[in-house]
Amino acid sequence: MISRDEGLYYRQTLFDKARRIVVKVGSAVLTNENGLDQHVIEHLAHDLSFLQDTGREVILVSSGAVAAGRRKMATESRTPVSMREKQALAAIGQSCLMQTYEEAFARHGKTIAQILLTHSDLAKRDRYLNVRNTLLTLFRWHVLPIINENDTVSVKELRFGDNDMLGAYICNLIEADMFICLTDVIGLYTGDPSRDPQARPLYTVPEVNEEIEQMVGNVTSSLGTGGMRSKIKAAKLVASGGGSSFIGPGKQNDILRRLFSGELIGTFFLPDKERIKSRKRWIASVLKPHGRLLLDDGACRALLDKGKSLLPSGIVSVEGEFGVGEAVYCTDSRGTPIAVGLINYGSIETRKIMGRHSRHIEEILGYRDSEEVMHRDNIVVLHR
Ligand SMILES: Nc1ncnc2c1ncn2[C@@H]1O[C@H](COP(=O)(O)OP(=O)(O)O)[C@@H](O)[C@H]1O
Ligand SMILES: N[C@@H](CCC(=O)OP(=O)(O)O)C(=O)O
Repeated sequence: MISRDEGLYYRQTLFDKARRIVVKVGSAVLTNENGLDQHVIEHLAHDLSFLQDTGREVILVSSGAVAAGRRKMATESRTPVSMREKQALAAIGQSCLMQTYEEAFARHGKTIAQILLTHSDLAKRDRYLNVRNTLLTLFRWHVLPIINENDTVSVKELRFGDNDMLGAYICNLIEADMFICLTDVIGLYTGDPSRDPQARPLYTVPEVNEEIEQMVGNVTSSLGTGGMRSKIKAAKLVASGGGSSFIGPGKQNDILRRLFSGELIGTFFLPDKERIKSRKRWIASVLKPHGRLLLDDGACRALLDKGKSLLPSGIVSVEGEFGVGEAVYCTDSRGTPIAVGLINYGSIETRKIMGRHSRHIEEILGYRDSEEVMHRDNIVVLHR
């Protein structure tokens, strides 16, 4: 635990130091009963322009396409729609959303850019680097990127899930100092405020641990997707990359200016002390592991205590099908994941060489790409 004063000190220092910032704004903030909330978008454009004018590099991750599409097609926000219909509503709403942003930012003399992403755009290293290069070029040109999930082409299994996680991935992609998540509540409460009248807001979260995770329910607003649970998960990911996060009320006027000038609003999440390297972060956070390797105790110790590569001799069994270069979990003898890493052999080959010394790889497979099944540079130990 840290004292209230310490928390406030960190908060102010980190807001002052933040040069590269990702702001995520949720559907419930961006819409009202008439459709897109022009007033909120006006204020957002004003605030984000102010941040850019102070020399900061800013990205907006904006939800609201489905909600805007619903309003345009006069579909009630609580009427359930199928995934297909949601995708069609996103296609309708996304252009309304961008048109509104274009007009709002133009009033501040700002140029914006639209980037629509799917999970595979960040899971494939070359695409990931292209996204990064585009964002850095836009920064150089002082253009403000506005990112949303490309809902129309995202299939269920390969979705980011929600824009809170997309925002966190973007933070790690560009090594942002801060993730600001604007939503329809004033911050994180000790319980879901829509159900628990005793719930009180928290100002500082030093670490997203089990106690914090238990405070959030699975509830979302009528328009939201991820709820507070995904915001916490996003804050945890950002913290692991060395960034801080903020969750606060998006409908309040001048919220960003007020935050940066030291007003005590919302919940602030401190960064983790240890910053994982960018490539390892990509492995741990973006890739979806395809299979599992069960390791013996010696191999577990080599990975956990000594940071060594994984050799075939330490593998006891292989679960699932995967190809060369894919992400695979390493588990201990009880099946608990201890690490995730990129594998040098496909599942068929790994089954053939497991339990054997590396010098036998060539005689078993007829070739030897590498003596390790996973190189230590490609292994990320999972904190338990
Ligand atoms: N502990 C908590 N503190 C604050 N809000 C919570 C908590 N647990 C659940 N929630 C719910 O999370 C909602 C915000 O998430 P969501 O609807 O996904 O918003 P957005 O559209 O901004 O992403 C709140 O309206 C609130 O009902
Ligand atoms: N991509 C979707 C947003 C999905 C989402 O995460 O919504 P929210 O929980 O409101 O941030 C859209 O633009 O409607």
